[in-house]
Amino acid sequence: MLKLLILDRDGVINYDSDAYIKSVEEWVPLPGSIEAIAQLSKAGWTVAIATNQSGIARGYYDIATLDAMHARLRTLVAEQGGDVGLVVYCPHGPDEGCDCRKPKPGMLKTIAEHYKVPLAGLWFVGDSLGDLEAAKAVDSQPVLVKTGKGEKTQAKNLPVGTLIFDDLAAVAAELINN
Ligand SMILES: O=P(O)(O)OC[C@@H](O)[C@H]1O[C@@H](OP(=O)(O)O)[C@@H](O)[C@@H](O)[C@@H]1O
Ligand SMILES: [Mg+2]
Ligand SMILES: [Zn+2]
Repeated sequence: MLKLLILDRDGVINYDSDAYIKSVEEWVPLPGSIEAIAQLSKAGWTVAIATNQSGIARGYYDIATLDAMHARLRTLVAEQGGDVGLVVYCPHGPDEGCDCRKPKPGMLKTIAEHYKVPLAGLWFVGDSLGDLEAAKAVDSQPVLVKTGKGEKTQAKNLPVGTLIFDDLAAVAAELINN
């Protein structure tokens, strides 16, 4: 079966900001994250992304800018010999009642269906409680990293069974070496 890993974006792959990540210039990879994705990819993993992007609904940036951030991500990973799989984002605001905004699991379902991989036990790596709750809602494996909002999230009431790692590089090392 395909080795699929799903990542949250802000706070896991790149630095997050309470002012949102509004431009390619503000989109800065966290130390080791690009290399981690490339190493996973080269080890046979498919790395997909599920990200809330309410900044679109809020008018802070547009789809073209969001696409440019993801093109930058793909370029950086390709330079390390890896590639990035499906990127799914929720452009809606918190009050729109969509099915894709985390903690709803809609984006995880979309990705799992795309790759025809069961959701049960599938690792989803995030820095926010909503990420972990989305995973739990579909019996996937919630994985918390301490980057981004992760240290704050760690102090909250986490879903039972949540795995905790320092950062994405540590998650990659675990998956590649075990
Ligand atoms: O971590 P992912 O899902 O990749 O993206 C999170 C971002 O969409 C933004 O989500 C916002 O939450 P609200 O959408 O305003 O509740 C805030 O937490 C921002 O700091 C953050 O940059
Ligand atoms: Mg995040
Ligand atoms: Zn949505």
